[in-house]
Amino acid sequence: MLNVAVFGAGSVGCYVGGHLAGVCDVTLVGRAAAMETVRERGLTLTASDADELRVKPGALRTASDATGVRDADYVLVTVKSAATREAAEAIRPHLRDGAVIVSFQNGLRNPGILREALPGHEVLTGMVPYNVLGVGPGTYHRGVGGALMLDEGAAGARLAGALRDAGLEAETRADMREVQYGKLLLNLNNAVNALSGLPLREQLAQRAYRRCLAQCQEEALAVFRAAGVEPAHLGPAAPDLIIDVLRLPDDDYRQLAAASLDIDATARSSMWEDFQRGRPTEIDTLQGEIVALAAAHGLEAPANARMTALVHEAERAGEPPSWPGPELLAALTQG
Ligand SMILES: NC(=O)C1=CN([C@@H]2O[C@H](COP(=O)(O)OP(=O)(O)OC[C@H]3O[C@@H](n4cnc5c(N)ncnc54)[C@H](OP(=O)(O)O)[C@@H]3O)[C@@H](O)[C@H]2O)C=CC1
Ligand SMILES: CC(C)(CO)C(=O)C(=O)O
Repeated sequence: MLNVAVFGAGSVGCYVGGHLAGVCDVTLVGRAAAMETVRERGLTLTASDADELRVKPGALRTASDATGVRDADYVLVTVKSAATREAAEAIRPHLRDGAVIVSFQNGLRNPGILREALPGHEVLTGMVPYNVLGVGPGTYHRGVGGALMLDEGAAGARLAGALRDAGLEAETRADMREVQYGKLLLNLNNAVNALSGLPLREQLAQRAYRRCLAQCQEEALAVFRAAGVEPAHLGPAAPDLIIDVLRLPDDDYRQLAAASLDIDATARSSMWEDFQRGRPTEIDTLQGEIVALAAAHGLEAPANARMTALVHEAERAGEPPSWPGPELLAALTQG
């Protein structure tokens, strides 16, 4: 049986780790209070397209420090991007020889940070396509579907097999770098969603918010072209076609892109949850990454820069924001 540790057991970590507990020997490593809850109640994992999964207390181990990774064949890293380097430093002394590290995080740089800090260990790039929200003590809800993705090769194939055995969709891919860029394009909606304060379905149904996203994605695509990167197509069509569709009036959008609105009514971006909890967001690794890439190629990405600034302002304000769409669009498009 594979031994798997999850380092940073929050929304993604508990959802994936909780499923794996049915087929692997799992240790969740997370904050003491969160792990206490798992020890007392176990986990309840829900989704509108799947049966509820109850993971009994005792079906997995918990730890609140990095010693919890010491027996692991695989360590799934699921901390927020700003915590990746610290996570790598914490686990390094405790890893067994041959332990494989998997970054199931958003952003472009986490696998590189892990590789640099953990020489001698294979590091796989992973991608989580769906949103998972903590909705109660020990209870996590997945709002949309999709397959987890990770690097191809023997280590990736073995973990993907375990994930599938655990009832999760999972596939290995040869183009995970392009997948990361494709996912970054989608994650540019995290800030729009978080600033709107609305569930994803309501936010995406409103043209002004979609135009904010389209503006950020258009700049990102120009920057990717300059960088020589072709993002993987993770949506129903090529990214530039999706941008045109995002800009359509609401009725046309609803007809053409019905599937994009077929989302659980409660689903929100992970950045929305950060605002609710008063935590720093990942904006610097999302829109901030586009701004940095643009600068590196002598370009500008003004909408992404303004979005980054607005999110930082909202972090400082300490109150979950609720920007109306037209005002957010005006703030992005007017100097
Ligand atoms: N949630 C989602 O829907 C999705 C998230 N993602 C990505 O997945 C990654 C994880 O996101 P998510 O699961 O939402 O994040 P969470 O914040 O819910 O989970 C991370 C957990 O790790 C804890 N943690 C951080 N550092 C340590 C440490 N040194 N020791 C123990 N625990 C630690 C955090 O505690 P604390 O908060 O106290 O630091 C937090 O509880 C991110 O990159 C995100 O962008 C991708 C797709 C969807
Ligand atoms: C799945 C998605 C795109 C949902 O918004 C996400 O990655 C996130 O919330 O961080």
